Amino acid sequence: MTTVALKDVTKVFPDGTVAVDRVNLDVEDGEFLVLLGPSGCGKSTVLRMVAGLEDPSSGVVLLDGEVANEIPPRDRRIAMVFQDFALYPHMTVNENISFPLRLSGVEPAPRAERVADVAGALGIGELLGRRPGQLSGGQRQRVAMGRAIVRRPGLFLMDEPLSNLDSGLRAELRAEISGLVRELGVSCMYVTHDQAEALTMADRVAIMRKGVLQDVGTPTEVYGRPATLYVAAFLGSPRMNLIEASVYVHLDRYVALNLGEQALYLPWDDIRARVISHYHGERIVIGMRAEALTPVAPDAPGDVLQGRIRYLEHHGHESLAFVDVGATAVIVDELGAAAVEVEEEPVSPFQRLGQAVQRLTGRFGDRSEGEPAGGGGRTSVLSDPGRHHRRPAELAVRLAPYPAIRAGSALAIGVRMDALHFFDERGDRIDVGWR
Ligand SMILES: Nc1ncnc2c1ncn2[C@@H]1O[C@H](COP(=O)(O)OP(=O)(O)OP(=O)(O)O)[C@@H](O)[C@H]1O
Repeated sequence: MTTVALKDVTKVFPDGTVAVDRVNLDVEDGEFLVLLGPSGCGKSTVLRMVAGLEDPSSGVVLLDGEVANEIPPRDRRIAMVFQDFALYPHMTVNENISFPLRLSGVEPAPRAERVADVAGALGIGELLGRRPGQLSGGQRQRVAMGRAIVRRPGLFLMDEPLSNLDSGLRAELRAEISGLVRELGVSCMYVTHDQAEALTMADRVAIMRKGVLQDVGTPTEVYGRPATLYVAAFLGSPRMNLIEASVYVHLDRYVALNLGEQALYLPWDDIRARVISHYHGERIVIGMRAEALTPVAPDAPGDVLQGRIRYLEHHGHESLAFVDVGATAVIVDELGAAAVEVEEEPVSPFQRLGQAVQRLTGRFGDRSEGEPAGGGGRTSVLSDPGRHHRRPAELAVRLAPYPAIRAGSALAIGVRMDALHFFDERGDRIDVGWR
């Protein structure tokens, strides 16, 4: 089956939009690769370049190891399935599925055999005589799949094929499509903005943001060890809790992660302590998924944060408590999250003096103001101490369904230190050599 390789592929549209920015990506033989990202991040453009519908501005697309930039779309052994699967309304299901075979001159007898095979595999054998208008949305999508499969392509390109369907049908077809594609052994690139679809269907997930590839890995890798803050925040529900911490190294003893009113401690023999110690006197981002946090008794020993429940959310199978522990939230934009209100705190003369001293002593690093660490045009994700804005974090903690606890109550939270994620102020993962 067809393999795909994108080498430094960039697409700049005539109006100057950089839709895809130096993407390197491989799809192996028979692999199901999902391209995931929010609307406008460049997923469809990548797919269209692989299909030959769009030319890269620079870089090369390789199909089966051969440069394909000059190969016309019809010669690429590729089948595409889109969101708005345009079936021919005046043709029956049978005629719709067999259409590509008729175009390529396959005789009627083998044509009928292949259509019957494909329709059987898709469970639409009974519907061959109907027209698209007489089918449900799910059935129409199966016919569209049938029309793609029947040509025996080496590669499927699917662009949000399920997004027009209701959620029950989506879940059903999700399993069917990934099962069928694997059975056929055909390589597949599948575009979606739905993380559940990506994590359940993919062999590997490639996450994009603003044309740039952020991370590629198995669902377990990208969820469990995300390469960037963006990937960490994008994957998972509830979203990963992201808070600021100031790093203080007590040599040979521990690294203190000050969260504001409280601190967490990494023992010096923790392998991550050495790497994080390079950020002594600076701020970093700590990521903690809800599964890293457990309610504990108020006087429980160990790594515990004391907080107060701001509000509760009941989801039937579980409840979520959103807990203020006096920490500052890190907000990752473009996630479609509701804007978080910025809380202006009164600044006392002492605080102003403190800020001035911090700047002079370089507590927040010795970079000039406004210059991001490491350059590269990326800005800091941390709050601006000069403006003294604080975005209070509300840590999502899982509780049993409908707990006997109310908003406003105190809650002690046990923290699984081994499940924490650390990012620098530009959003890159700190513990290198981690995957
Ligand atoms: N022909 C074009 N001319 C100019 N800009 C374009 C063109 N086609 C796409 N773009 C822009 O390129 C960027 C990437 O678009 P693309 O369709 O690849 O994103 P996407 O991730 O697939 O989004 P969606 O999920 O909404 O389809 C967007 O900013 C889009 O507006």
